[in-house]
Amino acid sequence: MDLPGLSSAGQTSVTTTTVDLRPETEWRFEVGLDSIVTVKVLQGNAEIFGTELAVGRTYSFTATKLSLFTWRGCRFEWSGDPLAEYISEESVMNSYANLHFALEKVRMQAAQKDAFYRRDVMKDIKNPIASGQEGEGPRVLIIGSRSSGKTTLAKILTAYAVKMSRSPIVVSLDPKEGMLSLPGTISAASFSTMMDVEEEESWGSSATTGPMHVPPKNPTVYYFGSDSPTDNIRFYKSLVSRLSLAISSRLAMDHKARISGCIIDAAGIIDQKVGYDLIDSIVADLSVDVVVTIGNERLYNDLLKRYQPRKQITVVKVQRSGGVVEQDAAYQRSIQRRMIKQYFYGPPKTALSAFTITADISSLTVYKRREQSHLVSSSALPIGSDESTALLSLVTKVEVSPALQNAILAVLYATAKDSEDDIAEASVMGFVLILDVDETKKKLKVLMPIQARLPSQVFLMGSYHYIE
Ligand SMILES: Nc1ncnc2c1ncn2[C@@H]1O[C@H](COP(=O)(O)OP(=O)(O)OP(=O)(O)O)[C@@H](O)[C@H]1O
Repeated sequence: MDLPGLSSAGQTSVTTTTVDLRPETEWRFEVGLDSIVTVKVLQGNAEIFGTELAVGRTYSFTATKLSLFTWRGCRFEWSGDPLAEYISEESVMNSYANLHFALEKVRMQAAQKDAFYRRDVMKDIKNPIASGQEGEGPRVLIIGSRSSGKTTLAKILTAYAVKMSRSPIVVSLDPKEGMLSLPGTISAASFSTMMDVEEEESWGSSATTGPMHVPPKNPTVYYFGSDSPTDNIRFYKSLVSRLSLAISSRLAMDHKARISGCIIDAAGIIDQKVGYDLIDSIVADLSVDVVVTIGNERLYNDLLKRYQPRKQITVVKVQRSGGVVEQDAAYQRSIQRRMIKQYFYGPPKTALSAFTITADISSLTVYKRREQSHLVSSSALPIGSDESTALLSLVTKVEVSPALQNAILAVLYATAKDSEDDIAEASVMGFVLILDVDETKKKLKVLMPIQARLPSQVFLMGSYHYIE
């Protein structure tokens, strides 16, 4: 019998399902934007993209597509309302683990300062890795078509390297993903601690997102300002070059990172001429010595022809996992919205309050990148044409007006006295959101993730806006 006011009608009971997962199989699940699935490992070992889950701890997941994999078998329970869930016996984790161990051998040899080509250490992979400058770990570039599992493989290789006490530099060159930062950025960070698997992006959290279970990482970030490198290839390449300089100086100072090498997650543009040209310039800028292609025979063979003659670059291929889920544009947008919201207000589990400040319009200098069509390389100009077009800087000033309302601005490490060329190469300190521009009072309202004065006067605007 129900007590008055405590009727059980309308209550939803939580059903828990217990699953025994056989060795080397995975449980794949998708969670919608507004639902939660909890998972608790009861016994055995289980990992999500390389990061091991603690036995007995309940993990909560929202807006994500993941796989729980076990090497030796495990029992776990889950509850909630997944969009899809199933067990797959066809895991590609074995080949990913082989790749990890091959890279690990190169790191071991780097640690021993073995200067010779390491042709014999990649027996399990089609082409052995012949990589590494003296005393340097492998610099691995992961490429494949869109939704081929590039980021997932980067996470797995990073998690396994960290498990072996390495500190690889993880480089995200996919602006739409905004690793450890906001969408529109490319970034690099040293990983020496485990990732937070509950984070939607599961790269963990950056220093701006409040208190975390896992120590935050401090990435070096550059703001590209939109989703696809093809939106402005010259600006993109220029930022990749800047990022590579930052990585080189980090590697020069940090012995452990140098031995561990780099894991580079590329954007998924490979099908066009511009894609191969971009791969070439990334390989050159970041001194890549291992190119991993995922599940694309043509790409693998094209790159083999391109790079095989250069003995110091190894091209390997790995299978695409059947679990990789295509992310449509609408889904990607909602994930980006969540990332922006979390940047200012913190993740749900540690909800923070953002801070609004009022500033004088005159105290801000705002730039945006110049349109691609205005940026012609001098070699592409017809003979006799005005070379000044080729010399235009990559950014241009924007007037602070109501058009900036709801715009996300990157706060740059720059001063108002810097030249446009310097501004175009400046890295990012953080982000602010313009809430309101009052032209009559010459004031604007700015949302910041922390309580502080505006840390810089120079901002870069991209194509991202946010409205609550
Ligand atoms: N084995 C798996 N089981 C379930 N989901 C998976 C599996 N592998 C990857 N996914 C999911 O599939 C989605 C796409 O994977 P991922 O982001 O790694 O692809 P990508 O190639 O980097 O995509 P993009 O080209 O858009 O950058 C992600 O949500 C990821 O979590």
